[in-house]
Amino acid sequence: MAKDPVRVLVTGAAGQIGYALVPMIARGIMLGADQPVILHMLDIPPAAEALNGVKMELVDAAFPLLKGVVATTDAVEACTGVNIAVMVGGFPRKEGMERKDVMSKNVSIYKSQAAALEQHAAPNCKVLVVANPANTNALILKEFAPSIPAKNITCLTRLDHNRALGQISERLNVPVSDVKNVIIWGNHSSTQYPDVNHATVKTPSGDKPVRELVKDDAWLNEEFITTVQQRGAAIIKARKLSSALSAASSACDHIRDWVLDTPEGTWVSMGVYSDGSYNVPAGLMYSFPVACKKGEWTIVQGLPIDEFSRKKMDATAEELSEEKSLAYSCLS
Ligand SMILES: NC(=O)c1ccc[n+]([C@@H]2O[C@H](COP(=O)([O-])OP(=O)(O)OC[C@H]3O[C@@H](n4cnc5c(N)ncnc54)[C@H](O)[C@@H]3O)[C@@H](O)[C@H]2O)c1
Ligand SMILES: O=C(O)C[C@H](O)C(=O)O
Repeated sequence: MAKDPVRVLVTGAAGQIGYALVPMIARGIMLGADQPVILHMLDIPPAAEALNGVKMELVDAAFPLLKGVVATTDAVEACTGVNIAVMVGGFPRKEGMERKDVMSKNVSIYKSQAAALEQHAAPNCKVLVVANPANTNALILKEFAPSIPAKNITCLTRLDHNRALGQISERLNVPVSDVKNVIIWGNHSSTQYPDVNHATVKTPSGDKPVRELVKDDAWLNEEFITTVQQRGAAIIKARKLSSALSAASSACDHIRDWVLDTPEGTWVSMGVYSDGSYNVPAGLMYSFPVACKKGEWTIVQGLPIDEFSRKKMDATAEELSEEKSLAYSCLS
């Protein structure tokens, strides 16, 4: 029997990530090749005509899984009945800006959209915040939508996770699909800590630690980390626009694994509401290693943390605490 359609909201759908993301969702890349979808697309009035153009292209592409499209500038209409909300709408960082520079513009958007989601989304709606500052926007959304369970609100660090996999794959000249269990700790910013201490590569003689295969701790502890931390800025410098296709693809990976499970023995990175695991202060939206089963993520526990990692995990937590205070001061 055919499945009922799932309603997926994409905010900022007339923007660059939106343009890459909506066809991926309509093709089944996010929720599976047998899952019909109804797309809800929200943007602001100045982008209404462009949004309508995206809707026209979705119709023209004749996607078999796409059972309907709502394109609107009304947040209530956009949020009504949605099962999954991918929050991309906002103002992107431009060359020379840090993510905090876009804070005040974006947190107020997330405060008001929190209310629309809380009141109108389907029960148990899963939320992924992509727009920067992603962790802090997600935290504000959580704080201003108290009836949505905290575990349903997440932010995107899967792009950073995938970037880390990509760097290891290139360095070792192995397929990226053979590399697993990197971790992004903390903020989706230049203080994030990409950690390879538990990462492995599939080899003919079994899974081997990345450190053993790379045999260059200096590279892993310095250049690898800064390359991943600065990748967003490098893309902006090269394209004069922030990453879009990789962001859209990672957003699909994030939701797919959350809804359809992570493979056994594999974890991924997600920004989630901290419960104090790994001595990360509770109450921050912090990226952890998570495994997903039956639509629920859990933080992977018990990984040994060395002194080098501890310092980096604390530094990115510190930045998130500062962002949280700054966000509240922007809202007051
Ligand atoms: N977390 C990540 O890994 C990651 C990666 C790449 C980009 N980003 C962030 O994603 C966001 C979108 O990037 P983009 O390149 O698509 O930007 P973009 O400017 O091309 O698109 C953003 C869209 O949001 C719309 N928008 C603005 N305010 C809105 C509101 N209140 N409600 C609904 N829509 C609204 C704009 O009109 C625009 O169409 C940016 O904040 C960017 O920094 C995050
Ligand atoms: O770095 C940015 O501002 C864009 C985005 O968050 C990215 O990581 O590519």
